[in-house]
Amino acid sequence: MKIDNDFNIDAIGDDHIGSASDTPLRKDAFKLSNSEKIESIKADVQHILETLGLDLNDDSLKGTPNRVAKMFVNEIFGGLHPDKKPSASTFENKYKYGEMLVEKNITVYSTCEHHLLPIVGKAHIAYISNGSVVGLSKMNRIVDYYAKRPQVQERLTIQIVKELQEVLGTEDVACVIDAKHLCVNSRGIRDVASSTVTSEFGGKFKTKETRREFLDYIKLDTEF
Ligand SMILES: Nc1nc2c(ncn2[C@@H]2O[C@H](COP(=O)(O)OP(=O)(O)OP(=O)(O)O)[C@@H](O)[C@H]2O)c(=O)[nH]1
Ligand SMILES: [Zn+2]
Repeated sequence: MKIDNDFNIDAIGDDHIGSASDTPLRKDAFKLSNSEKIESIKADVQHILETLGLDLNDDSLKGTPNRVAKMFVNEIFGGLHPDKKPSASTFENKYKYGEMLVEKNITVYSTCEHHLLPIVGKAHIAYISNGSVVGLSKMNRIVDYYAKRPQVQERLTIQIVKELQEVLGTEDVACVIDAKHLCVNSRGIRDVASSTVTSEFGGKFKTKETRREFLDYIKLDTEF
């Protein structure tokens, strides 16, 4: 199986693979099929619910272990499998468009890897073409793919930029994410007002002027 660069197979430990900006995966991450994973997780969720004292014979609860297992494997953690990586078609920049392109307010639904609670927010992406352009929707798809993993916001931001740099063949890519972490908003410190902003600026976006232009376009006035 082809392992993408975000699933670097340089071992950094005995039982997992990856480098700092990679999602830490075990070496046997792809040993089980999706249906085998669902069966196994279903039993685990059942165990958790029963340990909490819930009666799984109840009509409303009896399907929950299966629902949660399917949701983990196929939906909220569906971006753990490299087969799910969107193919990002690029085109020649025939129009000779030389300015920055900004795709803003991309919806982010991810999951905090510390508490497995939702991260909800917006991503804003910019790039300057080096000869190719990418289909607009592919940027939204790339965000969604990396968001569908247990994440920390810093890693998600870097992974999006690295992927687009590779697709577009240029360093000139930037991403800002502004998101709410339910682990901060709904439990623990329970601060409903706060959100987290992360950014990654590559190539020309490291210069003050270009970075400023991008930040002016997005204005960070996002409502969730
Ligand atoms: N840097 C970073 N931290 C995160 C992210 N998501 C959640 N966290 C933090 O991860 C930390 C985990 O800290 P712990 O002390 O192990 O967990 P905890 O006891 O539940 O902490 P509290 O949330 O403060 O109750 C918390 O401070 C979270 O706010 C993220 O995307 N990036
Ligand atoms: Zn959390």
